[in-house]
Parts: sequence; C-alpha cells; structure tokens
Amino acid sequence: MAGLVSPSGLSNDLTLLDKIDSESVVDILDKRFQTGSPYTYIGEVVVSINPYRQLNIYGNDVINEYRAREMWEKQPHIFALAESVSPNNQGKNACVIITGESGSGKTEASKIVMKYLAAVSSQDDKAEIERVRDILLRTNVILESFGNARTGRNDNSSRFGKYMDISFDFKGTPNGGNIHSYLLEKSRVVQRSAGERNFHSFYQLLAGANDQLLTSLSLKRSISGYRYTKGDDTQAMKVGSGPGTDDRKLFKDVEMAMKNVGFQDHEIKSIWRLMSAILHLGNVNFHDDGDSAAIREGNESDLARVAKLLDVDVEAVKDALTSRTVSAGGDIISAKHSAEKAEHGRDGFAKAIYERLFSFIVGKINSKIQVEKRHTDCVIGVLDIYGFEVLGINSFEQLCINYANEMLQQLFIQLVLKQQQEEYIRENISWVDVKYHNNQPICDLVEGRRGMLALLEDAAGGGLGKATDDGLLETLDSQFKANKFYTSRRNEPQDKTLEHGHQFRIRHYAGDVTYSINGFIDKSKDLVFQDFKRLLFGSKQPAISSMWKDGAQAKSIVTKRPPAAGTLFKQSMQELIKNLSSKEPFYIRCIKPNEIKSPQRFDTNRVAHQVAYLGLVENIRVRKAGFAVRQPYDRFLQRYKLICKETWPNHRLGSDKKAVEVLCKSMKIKKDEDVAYGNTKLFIRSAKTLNLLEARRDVKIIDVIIFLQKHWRRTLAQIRFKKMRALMTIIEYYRKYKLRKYISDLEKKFRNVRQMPDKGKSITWGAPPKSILSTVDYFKLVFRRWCAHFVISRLPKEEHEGVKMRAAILDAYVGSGRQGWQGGEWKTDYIKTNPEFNMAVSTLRTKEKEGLGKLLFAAEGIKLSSKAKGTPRALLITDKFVLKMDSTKKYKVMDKKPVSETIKSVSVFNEPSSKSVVLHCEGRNDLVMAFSTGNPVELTAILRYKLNVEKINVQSRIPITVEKKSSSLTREASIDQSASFQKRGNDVSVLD
Ligand SMILES: Nc1ncnc2c1ncn2[C@@H]1O[C@H](COP(=O)(O)OP(=O)(O)OP(=O)(O)O)[C@@H](O)[C@H]1O
Repeated sequence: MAGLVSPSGLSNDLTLLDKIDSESVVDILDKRFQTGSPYTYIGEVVVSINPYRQLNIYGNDVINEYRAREMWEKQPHIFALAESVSPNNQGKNACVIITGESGSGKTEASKIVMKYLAAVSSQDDKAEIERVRDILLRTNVILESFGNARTGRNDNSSRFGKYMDISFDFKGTPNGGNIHSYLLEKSRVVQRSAGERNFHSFYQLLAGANDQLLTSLSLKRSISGYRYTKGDDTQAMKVGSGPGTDDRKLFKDVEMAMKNVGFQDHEIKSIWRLMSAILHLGNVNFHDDGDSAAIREGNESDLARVAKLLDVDVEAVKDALTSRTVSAGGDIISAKHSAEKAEHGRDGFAKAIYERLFSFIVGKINSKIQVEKRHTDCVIGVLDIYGFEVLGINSFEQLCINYANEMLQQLFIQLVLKQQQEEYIRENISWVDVKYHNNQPICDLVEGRRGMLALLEDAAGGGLGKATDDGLLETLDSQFKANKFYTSRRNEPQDKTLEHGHQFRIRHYAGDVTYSINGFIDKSKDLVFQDFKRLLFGSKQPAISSMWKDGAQAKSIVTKRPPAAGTLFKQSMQELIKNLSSKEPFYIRCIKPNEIKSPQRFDTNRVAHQVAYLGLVENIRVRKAGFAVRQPYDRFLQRYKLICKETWPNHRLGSDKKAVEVLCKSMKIKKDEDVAYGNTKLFIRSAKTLNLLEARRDVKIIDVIIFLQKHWRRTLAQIRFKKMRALMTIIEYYRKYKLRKYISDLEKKFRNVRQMPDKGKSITWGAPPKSILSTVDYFKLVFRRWCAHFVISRLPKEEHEGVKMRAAILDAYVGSGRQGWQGGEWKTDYIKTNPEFNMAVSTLRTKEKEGLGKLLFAAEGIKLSSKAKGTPRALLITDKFVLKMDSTKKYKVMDKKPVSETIKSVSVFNEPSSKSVVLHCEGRNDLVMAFSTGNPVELTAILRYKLNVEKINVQSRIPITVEKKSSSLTREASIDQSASFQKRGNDVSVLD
C-alpha cells in the first residue's frame, strides 16, 4: 500500500485521517519526525517536518524511483512534488511555494526541488545547457553567502525572500532563469541581536581571503576589529569558526562559483572592495564639533581606507558623511549633520552599499541566465520566502514579512479552493461550498487604499504633518479604530499587555503580533542621501559606479522622493502574487519541530502553533470537503483493476470510466454516496472506501504474484528449453559437420590409394569422431582386407587357404613372443612321410562306416600320460573326429571322439621353437602332445579356421588337467631334438 501508508503504518495523506483536528495532525507529524520520514501530503501539498538530521533519501537512486510516477504512488517526498511540476510531466507553467518559519527547512526544500529538476531534465550535453544548469545550481552558494546569516533560530537563515523562475525549452531542458530577491534584511549589516552574526559574506572574506588580498583591501584577519562584525559571543564569532560553517572553505567556494557563473575579475574585486569599505566605514566615528559633526580623531585612516576602496576622493566621503547638500530656490547649500545624525547616515550608507551590492549580484546572475521568451516552453518558479515572524520586538520588517505571509496564505486558500472548484466544474461534479478563514480583511488592513502602508507612505513623505513614530501611531489608531484585526492601548485602554504610545497589535491569521512603532518612519523612508549616491556614482570602479546610476543627477536638481520602503515592498508582493497566480501552484509547508535544532525533540505546542497558522487543518478540511481523493480513471484502473475479474487483466468495457464503474459496483461501492464519477476522474469521498479497495488489492495481489510467478517460471522454462533445443541442434549440426568432414577428409586421403606404392598403408587415419569409432574400425578392417586382397591375389591359388588361416590366428600371435609363427610350410598332414601311418589311416577310412570325415591334421609325437611319462602317439583330426592312435602298435586307434564335443580351446608356448600343444577338452583330461612331426601353430590355425575353436592361448606356463589332476606345464628346450616330459614338483615340464 505504498500510496496510502508509510512502512510504519502512518497515513501518507492527512486527508485520510478519520479525525481531522490539530491533535491528530500533530500526532502524525510527531511520528513522522521520530521515524525519519519527514514528508506527508494534504492532496498535492507536501507537509515537511524538519528532520534536523541527514537522511538517506535524496540520492540519485531515490530520484529514479520517483521518475514518471504519480504523487500518491510512492512514499510522500518533495521529489514526488518536483516530478509533478517538472516539464516532463505537465509542460505547464508551475510554481512551488515553500513557506514556513525560520529554520523550518524552506531553503533545503528548495534545493531538493532544484536537485530533482536538474537530475530529471533532459540530458542534453550541449555546453550551453550544461552552463545554465551549472549556474542555476551554483547560485545558491553565492546567494547564501551574501543573503544568509546565523540567527538565533537558524545557523543559515535566509535573510531575504527568493523567487527563482527556471525556464525550460520544448525538450524539457533548463535553458535559463531569473531570480527575484525580496526585502533583504539590510539592517543586519549594522546591528543584530545577541549571538547572531552579520551576513556570512563578511566572515568568509575575513577568514578565507589570502594575505595578499587582505592587505590589498587594508583588512586585518580579525572579526573583533570591525564594529559591524564584532559580536558578543567571541567563541562563535572567531574567524572561520561560526557554528555549522567553514567560512574559509566557503569563501573559496563562493569565489569559484562567481567565476563559474561569469563574474569578471574586476567585478569580483569590486565586490571585495565594497565589503571591505563597509567594514572600515563602520569604524568611522563622529563627535560634535560645535553644532556640526566631525570625524573622531584617529578615524581618519579608516576614512581614507573607505575612500581608497570605493575609489573616490577622501574629502568627498568626509563631506557626504558629515553634511548634506540641499537645493532650495535654486541655491545649493550644505547642511551640516550632528554627530548622531552623521552616525545614522553612516549606518544608512553601509546598509545601502550592501543592499545595492546584493542587487548587483542578483542582477549579474540574472544577466548570465536570462533567456528569450520565444525559446521558453514552460517556466517553473520556486519561492523560498521567510515565514511568519514573531520576535521579542517586532518592527517594520516583521510587519512586511507577516504581511507577505498573509498574502501567500490568502493566495493559498484561494488557489486551493479555486483549483478544486475548477476541477469540480471541469469534471461535472456538484460543488460543495466550504467555509474557510479569509485573510483578505488583514491584507486590506495593511495594503488597502487607506491601509497601514499607505499611511506610512504619507508619513514618510511628511504628508501626515507629524512625521514622527508617535504621530504615526496616533493616525493608525484613529484610522483603524473600528477594525477588529487592529488594536492598541489607545483603542483598548483595558488591554494592559500593550504599551501606551508605541505598540499596536495585529490579529494575523497565524496569531496576534504586537509591533513597536519605533523606527517605522525611518525604516519606511529608507533614506540614502543623494550625496552618497553621487559619491559612489563618481567611483572610478566601473562596477561600483554602475550600482549607483541614480547618483548621476546634478546637485541643483531637486530629487523626487522615492516611494517608501513599505510601498515598494507592497508593489513587489503584488507583482509576485500576480506572477504566482498565473501558474499552477504547488505547496511545501515546512514545520520546525523544536527551537534547539534537535533531531529528537518534538515540541508539541510549537508544532501545534505552526499547524494552526499554516492553516493545515483548514487545508485538510477544504481538500476533504466533498471528496478526499481523486484519481484519473486510467491511474485508478492501473492500481485496482486486479480486484475485479471484468477489469483484470484488461477490460473490454468501452471506456476506462465504464470499467471503473463496474469495478466499484463489484465492490459494492455506492455511486454518489461513496464515489462520484467525473469526466476523467473518480472522486472518492472518504478514506474508508480507499481502505476497502486497498485491503482487497492486498489480498488479490498475492494471487497476481503467484500468477505472474507461474507465468514467469513457465516463460523461463520455455526459454531454457528453447536454448537447450537450439544447443542440441547446434551440437547435432556440428557433429554431422565433423563427421562429414572426417569422412570427406578420409575420402580425399584414400582417393588415389590404388596408385600408391604401399596401397595407402602409410596414410594416417586421424582421430575419428566418437560416434563413428566402431564404423571407422570397420573401415580399417575393410581396408586391411582390401590390402590383404592385394597381397593374396599375388600368391598362387593353392596358397590362399594357408594365408587365410594365418590371418585367422593373427590376433592370438601378434606380440606373443612367438616370432616367425607364420613362416614355414604348413603341410596339413604329416602322414605321407610315414608310410605305415599313411597305410593305417587308409585302412581306417575304409573300415569306418559312418565316414571318418575330411582329414584336417595328422601328426605324431609323444603324449603326456600319468607320472609325466611321454607315450608315443599319433593325432588325427578330421572335420568330424579327433582320434588318438598308438604309433607303437601299428597305429591302433586308442580314442575317437566327435571333434565338436572334444576341443574347447588350445594352448601353445610362446617360444618359437616349441613343438608342444595342449588341447583342452571339457570334462576330460587335456591332451598334451609334443610333436615330432607336425606344426603346433598350424594346428591352432586349423582348429580356429576350420573347426571354430576360437580360444588360442599363447603363454609360458600352461594350466593342464591330466589324470584328473590340475597342474602346470612349462617348457624347456631339448638338447637332442627328441621330446620328453619331466616332473617338476607338482608341475610338468616338456623338453622339446
Ligand atoms: N531535509 C532536511 N534534512 C536535513 N536537515 C534539514 C533538512 N531541512 C532543513 N534541515 C536543517 O535545518 C536547517 C535550517 O533549514 P533551512 O535553512 O532550509 O531553513 P529555512 O526555513 O530556509 O530558514 P530561514 O527562513 O531562516 O532561511 C538546515 O541548515 C539543516 O540543518
């Protein structure tokens, strides 16, 4: 519920409070102050309570959160208001009016607005735009130096009102601006209350100027050395040690800012000259010499310094300070001052120099940022003006300040009501009239045709006859006798709180203020003798001279008295109000939580007082009258459409208004009673309805989150799946490519293989892709066979069989150690060499009824029998039988077994010359023979090639089973060519 309550559960908009009274508002402000969330809304008005501590809520990350957001969407913040006024958002002229008492945070608020506007304005990096943006941000440093001072209430109090217009071009880029200053508190130059300081600029100059500059200005680095900077609080007044300030550093910042803004060196120098001249001027004292004033002894050097710094003649300065030129009936005479009057004149001169210097600085800044109207698309004004002021003694300045606040409050009520009324008319909603405090009678009392300022003007011009403060009070008393907002002791003798003869009281909207009439006429006249004007117009410093153009008149010309200060102030206020009224206003109402700048202390009474005089409760009531909240239909839908199935996720109801009606109906929100449907906005009467919507939204949002999560997960899975599929396709294509490449490379390598002398045996095959390893093995086999074919085809046909047989046992013998196994002649049968054996076999053939089968192998030797004896035997193998014959008994058949049941595997020794062979027979004794005729390798080949006995063992120790006993057969070379067996422990050795 970002829009309605803060994370700590506080109402974000005071109109949403159930109970609208001062206590509830103060209570919310207290909680906001304590929780470090200083902003609250009343509709579009931001109420700000000074946190008096640095909060981490002004960074660029936070700025980004507020971009392109409606005010109510995020937590209350000045950024939200700045976003509303920013040209990107509305493109209309607007103004931000910041009010509140001294120290409530107005200047800080204006800086926050500026920071936001600068950050979000279109980021065009043209040098000119950068320059203007830079100047607008840097002006603060300069204006704060010359216009701010430490007061009892604020260490950095603005002692002038400031209105800054920032112009934006059609792209929303700041391209210029204009600053207006109001009522600089120039009296501060010559006097101030205990513990307060003069304007920062004086201390910054004394602390920050380098020795060379100080010497050129004839200054000492000493605050106590000058009447106008000397204070009663020596610790606080030490150079560079003002609380909360670093004068030395700030001097550099100000100098740099002036240079960046475009002040020329001679202008900056003139500014330091004028500041120094003021300091020296304050040290010039007078005494009465007869009936006229004379410079006090010892002060001539100060006077000389003043003259030098102002670049005028020293005698002329002396004359201007001690006398006055009067033109009467064409004669020009010099009227001498008394010492008192001269001192008065000196202070007036110092104030005037500073005031004109300040105006010069503001004018200079303006000249650097002014922009032609035709290049301006919209203007945003920021007004940071002194708040309502009630001091121990309230004088003319307080009257002006409080009058300005009356005007602004009147404007506020008018504009808020007017805006609301206009909105109701525009939206076609019936209008409810609201009673509110009307400040107009008080404004009239001050500024009316026969109001206080008009009477002051008369008094200042001598029009009232008695141009004394007492006389003025008498006139005011009689003029406003019947005015219920004015009172004095004369008009209400029973009111003992008012002092007779010099106090009057005005009932301001913010509370009663008692003013002292003393000094009113002088301050109102604000007289600077023409002699001073002429003196400084004559300065050889062009910048100084340019500040005093009205000193150009000849002495003989009788100058028309300028309007009184009050009248000028009234005019500038009226102009300001006119300017503000022409723009869409936005308000920041600043509140000061305590008097001691504490980040913890919340002074309930003080805050209640401010809440009252800022008219916040009234403001809430006005805003709430009729409808507490209004929201454009599209925005409303954006937030709440999820709570109604007809509107979620998108409606098809023709218009947003219709969709909102359906949504409200589904929530049983009653038309007219709870809400009203305007042309473009929904008007919600009370917080109850909004809370209902928000509560429903909170419930629904969980469903939406689950729904979104579900979809998002599905989307993620789809994305992953697609990626995987793509990956597989890539892999598949790559594999195919690798395969094709391998095969095509092979094909290229083997293309001319027939013509190669070695028929391609030297070709390297390369590592094949894994998937075709077995295929390539097969290819290799085919290739080998193809090669073999060539070898074989060159041999006579009858040898083919032998070669094939040799090839068949290749795997068993390669690397076996039985070199030369494939060589030699294979005779198949060795009978022919022995006629007796041959005869016996022929006889056998004829005798055997079922047929002996085709003779495959026949050989003689000795057979291992029990006790390791070698018995002469002949071995006959046909494709059907295995026969053992006794070669000592005319080849009598000893044993005859079908060949398939008999031999399971065959073993030979891995030594080339061995003639022994072991036929392993399943379930029977192994047949171990050492041949005298017959080749054991040939026998293994016949067994595998012709009788499918696959297993051929070629080893050095052959496990045997003879006479049902298992042992091992080893081989030893025979010395005499004849074979024999020898017992070796449990094992047997054949000597062959
Ligand atoms: N948003 C803020 N965050 C932190 N401190 C603040 C904030 N606003 C104001 N302050 C503190 O309060 C002091 C006074 O604020 P600021 O000068 O803006 O008051 P002001 O209303 O302009 O006073 P004046 O009318 O005297 O010029 C600041 O110097 C600063 O210490």
